[in-house]
Amino acid sequence: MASMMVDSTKKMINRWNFQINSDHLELDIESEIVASAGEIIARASFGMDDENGKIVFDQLRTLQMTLFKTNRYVGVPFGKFFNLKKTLEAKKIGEEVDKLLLSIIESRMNSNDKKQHEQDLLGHLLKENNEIDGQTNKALTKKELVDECKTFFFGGYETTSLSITWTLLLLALHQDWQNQLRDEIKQVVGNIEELDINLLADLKKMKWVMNEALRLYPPSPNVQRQTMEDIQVDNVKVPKGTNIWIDVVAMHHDVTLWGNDANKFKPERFMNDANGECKHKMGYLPFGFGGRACVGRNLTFMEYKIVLTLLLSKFRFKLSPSYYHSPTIMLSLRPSYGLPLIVQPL
Ligand code: HEM
Repeated sequence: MASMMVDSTKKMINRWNFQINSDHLELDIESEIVASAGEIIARASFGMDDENGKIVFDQLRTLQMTLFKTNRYVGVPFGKFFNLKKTLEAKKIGEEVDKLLLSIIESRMNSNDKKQHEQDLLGHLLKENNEIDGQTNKALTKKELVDECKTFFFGGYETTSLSITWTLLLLALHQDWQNQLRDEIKQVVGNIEELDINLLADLKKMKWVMNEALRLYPPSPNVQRQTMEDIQVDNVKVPKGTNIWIDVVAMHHDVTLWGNDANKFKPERFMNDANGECKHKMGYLPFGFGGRACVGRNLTFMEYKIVLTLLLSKFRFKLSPSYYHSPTIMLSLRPSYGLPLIVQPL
């Protein structure tokens, strides 16, 4: 999987090099990173070739935008009738995505060459499913397999690409940290042409920067839960069955938890504490918490480190004057108008 990530990132770097015809290039980094991360997750999840991957990817993205316009009323009685046109549109796109994924799953199930696909997530899922079926008859149905694929695809590509996008914004604003990371890469990784993935674990400052970017701009801006019974929070009684949205963005910027410099980019908060010296142990939740916490965080760490290592070794990033800072919540926390950066080859 790591080599797939290296391949896709190198492809993006080659594309940029090809476009640079003076000493710099202005690019919308958000769409570049999203496209590359989409390719990685399509290949890692389903071993998809670029064409099929792109179709599912584009449809899921449209679905996401459409869903956002309807799902603000989740939990509100009759909420889906508030924006009936969008609800029907989302339903139609959803059915098309399901059909495409189902055809991929069925062709895999019928393929004689199962070994070829055992490396990707769907391959693992189908193999496990066969074994479970043999033993207990409790295998996932095709519909459940389609849902699992969608969860990985949805959960996996945009969150990771946004964490890289926001990091590049912060590094463009903080050239000192950009230099520190470049120095660390030279010391720890050395030759990036023959990237040794095992060395990436020692990129400590990069990990602090990632944690700080996830604090300031958490790609998943809220975590949802439903109360299983009546609960009492201070003097508020929350009845059983209430949908609760935990506002992670607000929590990550709360001065009572982080101090007066809560809004400042200070990666060294994470130097000696994985919780960034937050005053409450539940105050830092970029990956959620408990039994439903994110299952993909290790995959994200790997992709984040590979992409940043390769990009920072090849380019310097500066903010473009055309950047307009307007983070917005569209299910995930994203820049409203992309991220134009000036990219200079080193
Ligand atoms: C920076 C990257 C990521 C962030 C910020 C993130 C964040 C989250 C959050 C906040 C949750 C909900 C946790 C909760 O309710 O307590 C979650 C769940 C989940 N994530 Fe991620 N995620 C990231 C990357 C990934 C990747 C790369 C994958 C897989 C390829 C993934 C797969 C999932 C899945 C399957 C769940 C549902 C887990 C469950 O309900 O049991 N995530 N993620």
